[in-house]
Amino acid sequence: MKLGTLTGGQETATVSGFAIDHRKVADGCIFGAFEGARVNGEDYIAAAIAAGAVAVVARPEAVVDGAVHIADANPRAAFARLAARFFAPFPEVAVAVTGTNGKTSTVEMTRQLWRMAGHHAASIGTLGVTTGDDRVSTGLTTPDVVTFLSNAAGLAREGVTHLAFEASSHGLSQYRTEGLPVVAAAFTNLSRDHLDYHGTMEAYFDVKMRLFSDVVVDGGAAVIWADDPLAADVEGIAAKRGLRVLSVGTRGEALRLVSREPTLLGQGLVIEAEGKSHTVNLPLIGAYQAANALVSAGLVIATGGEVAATLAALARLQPVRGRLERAVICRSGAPVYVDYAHTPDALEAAISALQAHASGKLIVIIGAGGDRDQGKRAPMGAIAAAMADVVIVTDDNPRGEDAAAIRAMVMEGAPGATEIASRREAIGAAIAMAGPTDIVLIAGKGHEQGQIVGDLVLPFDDVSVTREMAA
Ligand SMILES: CC(=O)N[C@H]1[C@@H](OP(=O)(O)OP(=O)(O)OC[C@H]2O[C@@H](n3ccc(=O)[nH]c3=O)[C@H](O)[C@@H]2O)O[C@H](CO)[C@@H](O)[C@@H]1O[C@H](C)C(=O)N[C@@H](C)C(=O)N[C@H](CCC(=O)O)C(=O)O
Ligand SMILES: Nc1ncnc2c1ncn2[C@@H]1O[C@H](COP(=O)(O)OP(=O)(O)OP(=O)(O)O)[C@@H](O)[C@H]1O
Ligand SMILES: N[C@H](CCC[C@H](N)C(=O)O)C(=O)O
Ligand SMILES: [Mg+2]
Repeated sequence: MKLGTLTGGQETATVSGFAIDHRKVADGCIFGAFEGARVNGEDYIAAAIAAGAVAVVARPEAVVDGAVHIADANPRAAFARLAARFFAPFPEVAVAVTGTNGKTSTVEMTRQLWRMAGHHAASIGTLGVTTGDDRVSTGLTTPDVVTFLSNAAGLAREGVTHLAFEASSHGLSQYRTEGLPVVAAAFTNLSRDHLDYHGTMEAYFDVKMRLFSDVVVDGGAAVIWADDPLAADVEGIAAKRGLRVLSVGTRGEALRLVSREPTLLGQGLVIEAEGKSHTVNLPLIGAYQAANALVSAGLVIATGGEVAATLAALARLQPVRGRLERAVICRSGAPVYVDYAHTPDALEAAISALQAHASGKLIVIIGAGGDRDQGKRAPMGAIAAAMADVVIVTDDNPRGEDAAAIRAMVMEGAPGATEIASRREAIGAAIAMAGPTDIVLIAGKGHEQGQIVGDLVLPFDDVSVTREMAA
């Protein structure tokens, strides 16, 4: 593709690709130079040009010698829009989910519902790029803009027509998905996370709202979890854009959750839609999965799904990896669940889900990630201490922080907890103490296949380790 075609100018250079890291620039690339959290990408412009960049998207004040300077005050957004023109076409039905918790569960459920309706569907998020028969990790929930757009275009070339992706707050603030037309967006909830990056809850919320104020196409739809305290604010932002609003939840208008009854391996839901009552046996436990299922159904209906068929399909949803995944039943008879809860609100949701099924003790293993929001650690300890009978504090992903210091911050909220540094030993101890009427919850890492210690990613999968320790 000629550079002029992309910029609307006369440049005749041929564009071969896009890169935002100078070490990935090849001949004919367009380089995006962004000021980042660690370094300033503008410091690598000369190196990128030496590596063959034909144009550089950068702030007007950046120095660009020897390549076309595509100047823009918001280089990340400008770069994304250019890259989108280069990589297009994309799956014609793309939806995005944002919220502190529930994004992965919701995009996976949406993908499954679309597949059950006969569509060739995929998802991009924490679990990676997922199609009906394949899953490739990208390392992030919302991958960098080049990875995201090139993967979305690759899916379209494979015949994928329906794509559901997670719009993380980092992803939205860094314009990682800009340029890909989004026909519907969903809001699950907002609670404390990532304040190390956004600073305040207001800033965190405002970044997420960009999905509704900027990203969704005109005439698009907004699916809103009506039971979140901020639902009305989200609805106001969507309505200002003239988006079709589908609110779901006990206070939802499009899908009203009338009742929810836990059953042995899931829950019975009564949902009112278009004046009719629908009974659904959801094969997943926990109020939070009922919430995500309704948001997913809302997205499928917002993009053309028939109401009754979509709600009926909820009964055939498969569990989402690492979200209240039952890893094993111990010899004593105690089930062990693995969950991804790593924020106070998530932990409360996961423990509440299991409390309904525990007649004996609830034994909970928690930890907290390093190089992440420190302010959520003590509250997580406090929630576990208040809601569980036994709390074991262990390592999650310490990353660049001192693991003992992270555990101490969690212990501040749960003074009576037991501290076991080794995650493997902590899982072994929980299994050893669990009796026939008890339940064990291992929270924080879910599907993750590694434990990040410093720059190392040590192989570690909660489910596999649990099965080893229970054998
Ligand atoms: C804090 C954060 O989000 N950082 C992400 C961000 O980095 P950045 O823009 O701050 O970049 P930087 O490292 O300061 O470098 C600045 C620029 O110089 C470039 N560079 C840098 C070095 C060099 O030698 N040459 C070069 O060109 C970089 O490519 C970059 O464009 O952009 C990078 C490229 O997209 C991401 O890899 C990186 O994710 C880091 C690794 C990360 O850990 N992110 C986590 C926090 C994250 O994004 N999590 C969210 C949230 C998940 C959830 O919802 O809970 C996610 O979506 O996964
Ligand atoms: N709707 C919800 N309300 C409250 N908690 C939830 C909800 N959905 C999921 N959770 C909790 O949050 C955890 C993470 O769920 P999920 O992976 O779907 O969220 P996410 O938004 O993708 O998270 P991340 O931002 O880390 O990618 C779950 O394991 C559960 O404990
Ligand atoms: N077990 C992980 C969960 C969060 C990972 C992801 N949501 C992010 O913040 O990058 C941790 O806390 O280290
Ligand atoms: Mg996720």
